[in-house]
Amino acid sequence: MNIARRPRVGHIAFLNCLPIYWGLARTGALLDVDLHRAPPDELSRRLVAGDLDIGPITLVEYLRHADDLLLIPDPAVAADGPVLSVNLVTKTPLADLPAAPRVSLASTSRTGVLLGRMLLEDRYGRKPEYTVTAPDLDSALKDADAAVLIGDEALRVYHDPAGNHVLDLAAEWKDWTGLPMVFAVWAVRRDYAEAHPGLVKDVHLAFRDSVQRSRDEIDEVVASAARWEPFPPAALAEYFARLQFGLSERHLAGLREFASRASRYADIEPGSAKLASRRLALRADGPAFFATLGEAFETKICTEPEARL
Ligand SMILES: C=C(O[C@@H]1C=C(C(=O)O)C=C[C@H]1O)C(=O)O
Repeated sequence: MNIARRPRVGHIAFLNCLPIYWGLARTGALLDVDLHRAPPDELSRRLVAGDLDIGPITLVEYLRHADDLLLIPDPAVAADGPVLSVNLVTKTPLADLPAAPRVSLASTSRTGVLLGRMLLEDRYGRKPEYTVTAPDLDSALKDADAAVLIGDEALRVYHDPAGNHVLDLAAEWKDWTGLPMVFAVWAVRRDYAEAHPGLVKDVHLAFRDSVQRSRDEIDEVVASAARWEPFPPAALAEYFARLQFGLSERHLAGLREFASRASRYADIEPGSAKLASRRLALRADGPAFFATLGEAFETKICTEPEARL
């Protein structure tokens, strides 16, 4: 008998993903996936390497590897304005930052740090010298004037800056471009989707159901997180309200704008950003977003249930 293995699904080890995975436990869908919890840089690396099948990938890595991956329309990690947890933390007010500041980039981040670089260089006119450091405030600011931090540590610093100045990079992006910022998308490896379209569909629907459940049960999600996280319920409620987990047309416009700006940086291939951008333009076309991905097997993901054991 051909025993199918469960899809290997990534789980970002940050609070921002709690509302995305909350409902998987409630519905029992958690039992149908092989869940791997890790920081986003690690999950992105594993998905690209083929050690994971489906899951979150930081936007920059999705853009770099769009040829091997298919975008799943939701969930995502995004914000239309302040996100609270992707921050440029400076020792002095931004205006007093030197012309060539030493800036630390959190090792767990790919998209937040690129957004920080764009803003520092293209918006604030600085020529920083960058170092990648451990993703905590003390390591990051030890030998630097400023640091880009993400995730729970960035949220902690937002609430307790310890004399530093905190600039919310999603708010800055919105101010700069008028658009939402997409930090992470969910994607499936193209080879996995070809082999198991039905499973991909199941996982996608399980996530969709999960996010809906956590919206319906948000007070419980907050109360439960407040029991083990170092944030009071009001701070968690505010954070979960800021985070957005779907990709609307405006989010896709934000994503395309980021992709086209990112292509000016040396470590993003202009071609891949353009390609991803073009594909997204196609995918954003109309309500049947997911069903019109343009290739036969991609359509199968939405329509064909896979025989289950
Ligand atoms: C909003 C966030 O988005 C994250 C930012 C990422 C990045 O900068 O590469 C990766 C995954 C997301 O979880 C956050 O972590 O606070």
